[in-house]
Amino acid sequence: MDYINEVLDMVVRKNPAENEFHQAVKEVLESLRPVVEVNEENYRREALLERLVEPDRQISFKVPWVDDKGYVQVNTGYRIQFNNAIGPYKGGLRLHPSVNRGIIKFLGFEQVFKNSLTGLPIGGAKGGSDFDPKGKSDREVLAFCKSFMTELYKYIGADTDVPAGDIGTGAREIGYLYGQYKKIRGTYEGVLTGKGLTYGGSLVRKEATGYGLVYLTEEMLKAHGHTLAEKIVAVSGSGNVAIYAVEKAAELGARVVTVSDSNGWIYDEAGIDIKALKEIKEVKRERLTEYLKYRPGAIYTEGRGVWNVKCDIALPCATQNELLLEDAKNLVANGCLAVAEGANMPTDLDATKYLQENGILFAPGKAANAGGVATSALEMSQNSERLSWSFEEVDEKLKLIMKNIFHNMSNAAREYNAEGNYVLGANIAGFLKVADAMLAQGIW
Ligand SMILES: NC(=O)C1=CN([C@@H]2O[C@H](COP(=O)(O)OP(=O)(O)OC[C@H]3O[C@@H](n4cnc5c(N)ncnc54)[C@H](O)[C@@H]3O)[C@@H](O)[C@H]2O)C=CC1
Ligand SMILES: O=C(O)CCC(=O)C(=O)O
Repeated sequence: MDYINEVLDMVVRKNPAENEFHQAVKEVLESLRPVVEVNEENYRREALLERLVEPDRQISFKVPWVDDKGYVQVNTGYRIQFNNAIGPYKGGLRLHPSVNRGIIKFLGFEQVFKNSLTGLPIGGAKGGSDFDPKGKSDREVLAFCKSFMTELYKYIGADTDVPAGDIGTGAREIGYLYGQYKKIRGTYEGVLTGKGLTYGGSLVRKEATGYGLVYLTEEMLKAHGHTLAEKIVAVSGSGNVAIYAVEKAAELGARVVTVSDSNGWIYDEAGIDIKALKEIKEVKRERLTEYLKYRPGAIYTEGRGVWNVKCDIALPCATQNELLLEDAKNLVANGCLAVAEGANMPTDLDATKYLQENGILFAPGKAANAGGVATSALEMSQNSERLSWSFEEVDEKLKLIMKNIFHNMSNAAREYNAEGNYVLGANIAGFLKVADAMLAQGIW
């Protein structure tokens, strides 16, 4: 059996029932074939791939907290520190009932390559809990965050591991977590990113993942003779990534016609009203059905359906495995030009293959959504020098980072005889830096 298949088999055997983790590892390792073939002897001797797929550390812990009725609730907390070959562990915290070890492991694994692609010195990690902030009072969220940080603080620090937001972890949660860390440790340090602007946060971090996604999409379109101007864009999700992808795409002249949440989706032919969307989701934390009060001409449909809409560009920004083979077929049949992933692994392996085989430009999440973590690294730099950069300065840096990511993955694909295969290009470009650093540092 070849080396890659041996490692894939081992991952499935050693991590039973962790389907999302198997999926993420399969996608990466399959695209590393051209690199592994020429380095196989060395990589085998060094057990490089075996070390790459095994997290450095997997922490899980009990998170008890008291609800508003006086009852004790218990959740499970996770922090998976995957690989710190190129910098301190870095990656978000997901708060969602679907969270389990396998999901956090897939996200941490992806983060290793994404963070490498940013060109900045950050290793990969992810964490979170099966706690659901939806429908909880502020006091309940505070109680959870305090309990979560009371255990997590032991493993993190500005130079060891710097968590941030992800699904369900926004400005409110980061604030509560930071307050508790500061109280326990007694230090004022850049231990989290996505912080509020009054206590060490960076301008543009809130917008960065969505804006970065659109900057990379524009660069990819330009390389193929197109631009976003006047394109019809379908976006899924209506959280942090989706909101700022909608905003920037509209600013660049596109018409974004859809957004969704876990219950249903909106079609607004005239273009999503970004002010209304922010009011509903960021201020009032309401369901998307509320959108119809602001835009009576829009249509709300229960369930899935965003990818059935005719569009030029599709930006999946909700969650993993939300764009499946049937959806890919609909996009192709409707003349879609490009898919760029705002979420982590939103497109499953069959759908990705179908899109690529049918000539759709496809930008994988670890490249396309890297603007968030890249700006987090810029927040870390500002915290270290105890300075704050202007919005324009950070935004310019973000644009440059996204441009570089596109060209690096594009060049890597060309170099390995797979021009235009950005999945392969991103995986190889991300891997090479991490592999080099791992080999240089001996066995650890
Ligand atoms: N926030 C960030 O900076 C980054 C986030 N990401 C990824 O982007 C995706 C979205 O994250 P955020 O916007 O931060 O989270 P969020 O919590 O702000 O929003 C998540 C959105 O997805 C929707 N959603 C969740 N599950 C869904 C489902 N099963 N079907 C349809 N919609 C669903 C939610 O209703 C919500 O609108 C995730 O995959 C996350 O890992 C990636 C890079 C950075
Ligand atoms: O900003 C960060 O550190 C994390 C962002 C994140 O979780 C991601 O890139 O998926």
